[in-house]
Amino acid sequence: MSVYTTVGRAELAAWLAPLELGALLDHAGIAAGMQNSNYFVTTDGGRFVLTLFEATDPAALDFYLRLQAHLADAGLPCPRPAVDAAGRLWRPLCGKPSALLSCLPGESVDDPGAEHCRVVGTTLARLHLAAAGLSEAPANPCGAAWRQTVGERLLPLLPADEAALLADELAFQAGQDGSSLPQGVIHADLFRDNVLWQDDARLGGLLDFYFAGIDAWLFDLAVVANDWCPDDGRLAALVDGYTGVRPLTADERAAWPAVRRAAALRFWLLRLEARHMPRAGEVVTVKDPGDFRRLLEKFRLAPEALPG
Ligand SMILES: Nc1ncnc2c1ncn2[C@@H]1O[C@H](COP(=O)(O)OP(=O)(O)OP(=O)(O)O)[C@@H](O)[C@H]1O
Ligand SMILES: N[C@@H](CCO)C(=O)O
Repeated sequence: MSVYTTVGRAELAAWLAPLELGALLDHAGIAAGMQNSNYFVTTDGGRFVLTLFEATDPAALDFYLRLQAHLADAGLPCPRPAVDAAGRLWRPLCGKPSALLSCLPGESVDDPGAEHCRVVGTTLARLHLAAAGLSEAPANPCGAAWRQTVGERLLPLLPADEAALLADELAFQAGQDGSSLPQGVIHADLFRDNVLWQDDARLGGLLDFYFAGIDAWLFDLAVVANDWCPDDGRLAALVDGYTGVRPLTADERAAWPAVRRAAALRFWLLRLEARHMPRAGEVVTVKDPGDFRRLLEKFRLAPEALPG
């Protein structure tokens, strides 16, 4: 379910007018996605994606849209927000902050090969370096402080064995010092469903920058590794692609096992939060928190060194 707000043709046509993209020909809701309402929109000027942000703070939205425009300028295949003559990247539609972005080609893949992972690694490193030039970037909203706060709120809601695991992991993570790890703007959610591919392993687009913010670059690589690389061969390809653009420091190599755990913890908590503490009015499509609990347990039992 991803269309929470229904947009009528006349109100959409009026909203589109300042963008000067020609007459509205068609608009249709997009079924994928969980957080926002998305539509494919076709005008005389081309095909676009309209997003109505259901619960995004407008100041954060300014940053997310500036980031995508900046990365698109740098040659990364990111959606480019349409801008009106006054320089606005979003305006209200049906009472929700809304933006029109370029529609990127391709489909996501569920079972990526080593070449997909290599390309994602290369692209992630390019994204990190390109985003470094962006001014006034906020911190990752779901960084270490968020993990501790949400983790502690969830503890009383979990069965005893899960609460014990979570309490122990929170204590372990609280003892980590990430201050020596190189930092910058990270995507923070570059899962397989947020990357589009055209035939074989040709990159079509990167989507969904709505968790982005400043954090350790290594954390972003761990988020990607946890979703894309269930085996060593694909992890080696991902890391090889990444380090071909930005070599890792000795501190990053040493921190990898703990940061991989932090990345697994982040998405275990996100999914637990959606299940146990849904926001009012949220239509919850809960993905299985167990996927990330099991990954975390695996890393705690057998820390994996970084290949290469
Ligand atoms: N710029 C774009 N070009 C092509 N397709 C897009 C674009 N933006 C979104 N989509 C399509 O819409 C779907 C939903 O988008 P998105 O993942 O951003 O949803 P969401 O509800 O905002 O976020 P989430 O996946 O985190 O719940 C994507 O899976 C993709 O199919
Ligand atoms: N990628 C997240 C959803 C947030 O977009 C997950 O799989 O839990």
